[in-house]
Amino acid sequence: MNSYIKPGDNPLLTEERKKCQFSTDILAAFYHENAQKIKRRHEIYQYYLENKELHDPEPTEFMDRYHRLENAERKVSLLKKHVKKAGSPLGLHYTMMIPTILNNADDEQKAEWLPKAQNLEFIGTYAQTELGHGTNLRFLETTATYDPKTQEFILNSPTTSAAKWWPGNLGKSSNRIIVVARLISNGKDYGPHSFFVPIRDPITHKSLPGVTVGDIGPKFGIPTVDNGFLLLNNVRIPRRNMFMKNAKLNPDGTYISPKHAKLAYGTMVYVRAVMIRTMSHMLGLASTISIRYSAIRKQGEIEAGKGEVKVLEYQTQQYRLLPQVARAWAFEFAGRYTRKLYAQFLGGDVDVLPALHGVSSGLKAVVTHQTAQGIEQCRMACGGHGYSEASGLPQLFATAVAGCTYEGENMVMLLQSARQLVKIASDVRKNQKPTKQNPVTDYLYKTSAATKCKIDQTTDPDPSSVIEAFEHVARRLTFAAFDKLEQLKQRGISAENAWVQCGVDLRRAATAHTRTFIARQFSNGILEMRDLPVQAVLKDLLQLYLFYEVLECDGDLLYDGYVIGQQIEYSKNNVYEALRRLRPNAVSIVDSFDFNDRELNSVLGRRDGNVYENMLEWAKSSPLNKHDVMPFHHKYLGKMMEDARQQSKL
Ligand SMILES: CC(C)(COP(=O)(O)OP(=O)(O)OC[C@H]1O[C@@H](n2cnc3c(N)ncnc32)[C@H](O)[C@@H]1OP(=O)(O)O)[C@@H](O)C(=O)NCCC(=O)NCCSC(=O)/C=C/CC(=O)O
Ligand SMILES: Cc1cc2nc3c(=O)[nH]c(=O)nc-3n(C[C@H](O)[C@H](O)[C@H](O)COP(=O)(O)OP(=O)(O)OC[C@H]3O[C@@H](n4cnc5c(N)ncnc54)[C@H](O)[C@@H]3O)c2cc1C
Repeated sequence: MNSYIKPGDNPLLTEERKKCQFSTDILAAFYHENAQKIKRRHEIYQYYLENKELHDPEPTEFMDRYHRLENAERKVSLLKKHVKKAGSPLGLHYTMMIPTILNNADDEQKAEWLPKAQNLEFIGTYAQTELGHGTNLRFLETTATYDPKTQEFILNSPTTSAAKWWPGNLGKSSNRIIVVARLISNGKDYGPHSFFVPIRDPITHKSLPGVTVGDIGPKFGIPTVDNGFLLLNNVRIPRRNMFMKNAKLNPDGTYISPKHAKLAYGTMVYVRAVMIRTMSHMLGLASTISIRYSAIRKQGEIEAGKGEVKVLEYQTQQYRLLPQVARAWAFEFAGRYTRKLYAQFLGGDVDVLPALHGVSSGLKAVVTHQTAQGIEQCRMACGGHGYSEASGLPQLFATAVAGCTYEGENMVMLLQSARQLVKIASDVRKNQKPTKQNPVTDYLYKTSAATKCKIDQTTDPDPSSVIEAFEHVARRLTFAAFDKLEQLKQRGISAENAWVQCGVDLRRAATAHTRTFIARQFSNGILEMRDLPVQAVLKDLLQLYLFYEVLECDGDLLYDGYVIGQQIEYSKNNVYEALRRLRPNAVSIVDSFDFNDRELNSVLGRRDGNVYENMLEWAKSSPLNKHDVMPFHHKYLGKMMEDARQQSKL
């Protein structure tokens, strides 16, 4: 039932796959939403295998940034002929430039810019963050001052701290970009708005007059992306280069406000909503690599004389890795909800924006943080080889952890989520009912169904008892933070300062609320699966997820006696039981993520499991190994040892 077996695979991996008790094809199609997408994935991979020009000339880990960027641009220009989506030099073009045109351009602008953007006639990015401001958008400094005489905007970076800083692909790749600048017209400052700004000549690619642009230098990771800086010195653009779907500016400079003050922030909400799936995939990649490797890595005897065992046999190894698989599934289901909500917003339902902002803010923070933690856990569970770039895990971590910062720094995002919780707590305290149904927050208007949790020792625990427990904790933390805010204000502290003094409590409430949301989406998501063997695997993954999360927040559950210690013991046993049940299918479950060797980019996680011979090949291909003796050896270490020998003879 495992369709990933092939001749020549490592027999240790084949024996795992032969134990498979479900259809990997059905589970893979469920994860990627349908069998057609799996078929398309396999077609693209097969095309890649057949076209050597698309392959890297050497492992990219051995390349410096210059050659990584050149190699990426080379492959992207080739891929352009064949697939819609392309790699990192176009990352921001697809994830932010095109969505901004879709979200913020009026019909005339869309008709002019969208076909060219989709046809890659230009490359764009989203330049909002400045050297001096990333979170606090209200204080962005770049200005766009309207000149009614020429019907142009004059874009300017008034200070060094106004330099745009960080935008992906800004440094060297992009030539037409979105600049977020303060709209100033008839002497009035209307705050940040988006503008379509050419920064490089479309033919020569040279930076245009008044534009200073470049790469910001090496980063913690993502070396192939040219994150850049940009300074604008009185650069003029036509009035119609202001995105005008929401806010508008008439030729005489009069301003027309948008239907919702935050529609301009729609691109960020879009990326936060869709990046959840990207994080699920990253955690799926890491768990695929580490579980396949753990199934071929033998280390230590459990019983003397009986031979070394696969490290996946150790319960501790299962406890480190299988929850990451469960979380990858949980995040996929949670992401489906936010993408649906975003589609509703893009379809014209502006009223859904506050709910979408609330759920996507908290979800983005929790999911990016747990994804980064999970990848690091997978890396550490692979021992020394996990620390090698051959594993693909260090660079995967460095890429994923950036998500904790970009698209809204996580702490700030959790506090945004808390704003929504506090407003609801205030309504509840005033006995006000919800103005409209919101499945994400309705539980806050209810009191705990029971004063005691129903978690007990059974072989088939009921997810609702755990979700009710999570709701109980999120409710308690939300109202505790709200009551503390009110007490501080009653003592004469301003609302703003009270908010700051409750920041940590608010963050805890938002995290608990988001945990509840994810658990509910996972529990609801698996109900669609009708194939019984696959459903059984998903139920085991759900059980693992839910009770692993119970153990993560056991203090909050025990705090007011809602749960007793015995129930925490039951929860531990439910985790161990889920691990036991999942172990035989572990390799087949990660096979079902359907990540190919190009996506995995990992010697440890190769589908065929032939790790050691390929590890040696990988190491031998290091540029250092082109020399038996390094050309500079005798100039330094060799001379040093020779001098020491001579010295010792004296
Ligand atoms: C932190 C933010 C949200 C603060 O914005 P501000 O205007 O100061 O709003 P307030 O906190 O005062 O809240 C006012 C009001 O507005 C609501 N709101 C805020 N943002 C949104 C939104 N996006 N959609 C809908 N509603 C929103 C908020 O809930 C309040 O409503 P109330 O009813 O409670 O009053 C803001 O400064 C912000 O978003 N900062 C983060 C900046 C950010 O995310 N930057 C990302 C840049 S792009 C990037 O990083 C790209 C990465 C590359 C890649 O993705 O690959
Ligand atoms: C890899 C990467 C790619 C990026 N790509 C882009 C891009 O394409 N386009 C773009 O415009 N930007 C991009 N960014 C920038 C990114 O959006 C910002 O770094 C992010 O919004 C955080 O802003 P900041 O760096 O100024 O940090 P700051 O806002 O200075 O935050 C610093 C610290 O202060 C805390 N803090 C700030 N405000 C508050 C508050 N109100 N309450 C509590 N704590 C607070 C934060 O939580 C954080 O811990 C990218 C960043 C990275 C790392």
